[in-house]
Formats: sequence, structure tokens, C-alpha cells
Amino acid sequence: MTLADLPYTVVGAGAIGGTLAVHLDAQGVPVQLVDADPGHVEAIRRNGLRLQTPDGTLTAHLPVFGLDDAPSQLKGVLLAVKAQTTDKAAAWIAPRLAPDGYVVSMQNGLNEAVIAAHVGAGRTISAFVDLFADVMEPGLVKDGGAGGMALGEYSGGVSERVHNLAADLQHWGSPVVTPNVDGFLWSKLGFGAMLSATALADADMADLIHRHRPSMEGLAEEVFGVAEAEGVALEGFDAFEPTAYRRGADAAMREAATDRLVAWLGTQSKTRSGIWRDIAVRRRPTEVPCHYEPVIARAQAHGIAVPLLTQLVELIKALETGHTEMGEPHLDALDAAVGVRS
Ligand SMILES: NC(=O)C1=CN([C@@H]2O[C@H](COP(=O)(O)OP(=O)(O)OC[C@H]3O[C@@H](n4cnc5c(N)ncnc54)[C@H](OP(=O)(O)O)[C@@H]3O)[C@@H](O)[C@H]2O)C=CC1
Ligand SMILES: CC(C)(CO)C(=O)C(=O)O
Repeated sequence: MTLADLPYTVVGAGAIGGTLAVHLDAQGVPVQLVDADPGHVEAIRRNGLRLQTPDGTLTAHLPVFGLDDAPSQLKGVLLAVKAQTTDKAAAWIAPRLAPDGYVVSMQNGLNEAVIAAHVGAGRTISAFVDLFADVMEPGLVKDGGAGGMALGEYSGGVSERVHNLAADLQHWGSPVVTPNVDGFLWSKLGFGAMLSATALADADMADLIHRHRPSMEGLAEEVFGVAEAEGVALEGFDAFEPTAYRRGADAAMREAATDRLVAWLGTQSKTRSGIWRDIAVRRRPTEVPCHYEPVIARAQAHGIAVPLLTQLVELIKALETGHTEMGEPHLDALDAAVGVRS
């Protein structure tokens, strides 16, 4: 096999990596998996990787490896580990990555710089993913609803390899190919702050966003204040309209945007965020500090106050360590903090 023939490698074959791998396989595109969870690897080896979709279950029988027995040379890597594992995973990938290989960050957060530090900016592809998926049991991923995706070069612009990747993903859908993935990533950080806040309570994302509009909208506004200072041109996606949450946005326009967002979230069969799932089901640390501490640091550098975001990160950390329990009073307190601020 020549380098050009090497399959895609999904590193982190969980909810997102698993979903994309099954769709690549269904498109007839060669793909192999690497995952750190031995139980998941074993289940995939035994029964294939199964993706439950509204139209039935797709099963992909794919080569699957643990970190110790994976191939020594990788070409197109789709990285789909949680953000806090990016550094470790990229360090593992770097010595195995072919000179003309690349790593695509199929993640939430600003992970591209971390990846580029290991493999080089020229071998890093930016991506934004708004898919909805969950690992239900080892070897089984549930498609929890449709969402958007964008792809582009981390160094800027778009390229043939980005267009090729978008074409290879056609069985999943149609990714946007754009030089402004950053605009999507920052918009998702705003939306993601709302989703992260819904993990403070034990109820569905749509209901909590509807009931706690002051804090939800205030969180997005804080993130977008930082994005603006960073010179990022925000991009809308799915039912999320970032312009409605910029400071000074018309109040009626903002409420209408939140109405549409809540209605759309209500159509998704995945009703709780990955953050909620990590705390309540998996009982493991979440991505929230890794996503938002860099945003808070940038806010400080620009002299921008982000009190809601800071409080959100502290509350999530307290939930992770068991210092507090999930409950809607946390969101009432955030709502009240907005009242004090404005
Ligand atoms: N799930 C969703 O609907 C969405 C997720 N995202 C983003 O996608 C990214 C991936 O999330 P998601 O798919 O939900 O996460 P999952 O936890 O479902 O999948 C990640 C997988 O990676 C494995 N893993 C951990 N460390 C390594 C490693 N060093 N090398 C290889 N594999 C490793 C994990 O194993 P173990 O469990 O043992 O750690 C797990 O099986 C995150 O950034 C998330 O925010 C974005 C949009 C939606
Ligand atoms: C809510 C969702 C699925 C939106 O993409 C998400 O980002 C997550 O679960 O982490």
C-alpha cells in the first residue's frame, strides 16, 4: 500500500468520530479507527461499529486499534477526542503522521493551535461540527439529530484536500467548505456556552434555554464580545443566529432568534448536551474549562469583563468535583447576575 492509499484514521471513535466513520464507510471510503477505550475497541472488533439512525442501524466492519497496536503511519486523521485530550492525542499522532498527512479537528473548542503545535499548521485542518450524537454502549453510537459542519485550512483558505474530504463525507451530508471556520468555531463557542449552562440542571436543553433566557443570551453575548475583539467574523449555522446575541442587538430580534433556537433544539432526539452526559452519566471531567478558560484569558487581555462565563466555568468545575449538585437554582442565580449587571 502506498501513502496515497492509506485510509482515513478516526482517532477517538466515540459519538462524533464513530458517526463520521460509519458514514465514510457507507460512502465506500476506506477508514480505520483508533480509540483509547478497550471495551469500545473490543465491541467494534466483535460486532462492528453500529450507528443507530432514524432510518435504521448502519453497521461498519472496520479495522480498529487501541493506542498500543495502531498502524505506524497515518495520513488523513479525523481527530474526535474531547478537547482536554487534544494535546495528548496530537502528541501521539505526530510521530506517525505522514509528511503529506493532516489532522482535522472534529471537535468543539479552539483545538487547532494545540494540534498545529504538534504536527505543524500546514498539516492542520480546521473543522466545526454541530452534529448530535451519543455513545449508548460500547460499539453503539446514536445519531441524535442533524446539524451542520464546516471545513477549511487552519493556515487560511481552502484546498483540494479539504474539498476531497467534503466529498468523501457526502453520505453524512454537505459540509460547508470555507476559509472562515474560525467564524463557525466562535459562534459554536457562544451556542456551546448556552449548552454548557444547561448541564447545570437536570432537564432538557431546549426547556432550560427557554426558561433561562437572561443567562443563556448573556453568556453568548459575552463570548461574542471577545470574538469581536479578536476580529472574528461570526457565522450562523443551523438555527443559531450569532448576530442576535451581539451586544446592543435589538431585543425583539434576540427573543425571536432564541424562540427559533429553542424550537429547533426541540426537534432533536438528543435532548441533553455532551457536557450534561459527562457529569450525570459518565461521571468524568467535562470540556468546559478547556473550552472557556482560553476565552476568559483572551477577554482579560482585551480588558473585557465576562462574569457570567467565569461563573459558569466555576459552577461546572464544582459539579465535576462533587462540591455541588445539578439544579435549576444555579441558572436562577446566573439569571439574577444578569439583572445586577445590566
Ligand atoms: N457528541 C456530540 O453530539 C458532539 C460532540 N462534539 C465535539 O466532538 C468532540 C468529540 O466528542 P464526542 O464524540 O462526543 O466524545 P466521546 O467521548 O463520545 O468520544 C471520544 C472517544 O475518544 C476516546 N479517546 C480518549 N482519549 C483518546 C486518545 N488519546 N486517543 C484516541 N481515543 C481517545 C474516548 O475514550 P474514553 O471514553 O475511554 O475516554 C472516546 O471513545 C468533542 O470536542 C465534542 O465537544 C461536537 C458536536 C456535537
Ligand atoms: C449539544 C451538541 C450535540 C450540539 O452540537 C453538543 O455540542 C454536545 O453535546 O456537546
